[in-house]
Amino acid sequence: MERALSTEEIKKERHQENEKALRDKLMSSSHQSSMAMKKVLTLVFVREPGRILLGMKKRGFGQGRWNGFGGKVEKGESITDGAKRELLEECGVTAKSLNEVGLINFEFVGDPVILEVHVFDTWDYMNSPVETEEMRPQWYGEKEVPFGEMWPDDEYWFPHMLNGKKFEAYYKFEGMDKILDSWIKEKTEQTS
Ligand SMILES: COc1nc(N)nc2c1ncn2[C@H]1C[C@H](O)[C@@H](COP(=O)(O)OP(=O)(O)OP(=O)(O)O)O1
Repeated sequence: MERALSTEEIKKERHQENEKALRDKLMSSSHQSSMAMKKVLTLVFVREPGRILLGMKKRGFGQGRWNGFGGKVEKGESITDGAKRELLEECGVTAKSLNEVGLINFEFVGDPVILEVHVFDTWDYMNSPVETEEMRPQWYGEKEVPFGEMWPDDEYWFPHMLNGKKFEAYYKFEGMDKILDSWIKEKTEQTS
């Protein structure tokens, strides 16, 4: 007789199925007109002991939500160069070095574009944050992060980042507020 699967085993199976579905969707992209495409973006968090810099997005995608600083990686630019450029453009901070923290794939129902967001943090930077046309920066205590005014996925992966753990995650959204499906896995390597 087959034994019942444990909760952990069910979670693992679901995670593997989700990963496979995402892989299949991307691999079929070159053959279909309703194809899945990837857009590569960055997201950077400036850190200091006990606090983290967030920015209120003043326009465009994610307007009205606190987030890190980042955006699309440009043609011919490396992902880390793109991350540093967006950080400087959006809040005047120059990162001397960046730590890779996480990789998140976002899917939106009805949209063939998968957002591949590379998450970084930096403890090593120059210049005080300034408000720009795109972002209003503000420091938050690590225990006062305003999840109610952020993208809904953030509350699931922020704890990993704040604890210095690398992670990979996937979120499937319906609209801008509802998560239909997700997985997250911690990588063994630590960020700092
Ligand atoms: C869907 O869930 C998301 N959660 C979080 N925390 N962050 C997200 C999510 N989706 C996208 N992001 C991040 C990734 C980027 O840092 C920004 C979006 O960048 P944007 O579209 O503003 O890119 P720019 O190149 O700056 O755009 P412009 O063409 O307007 O300059 O949000």
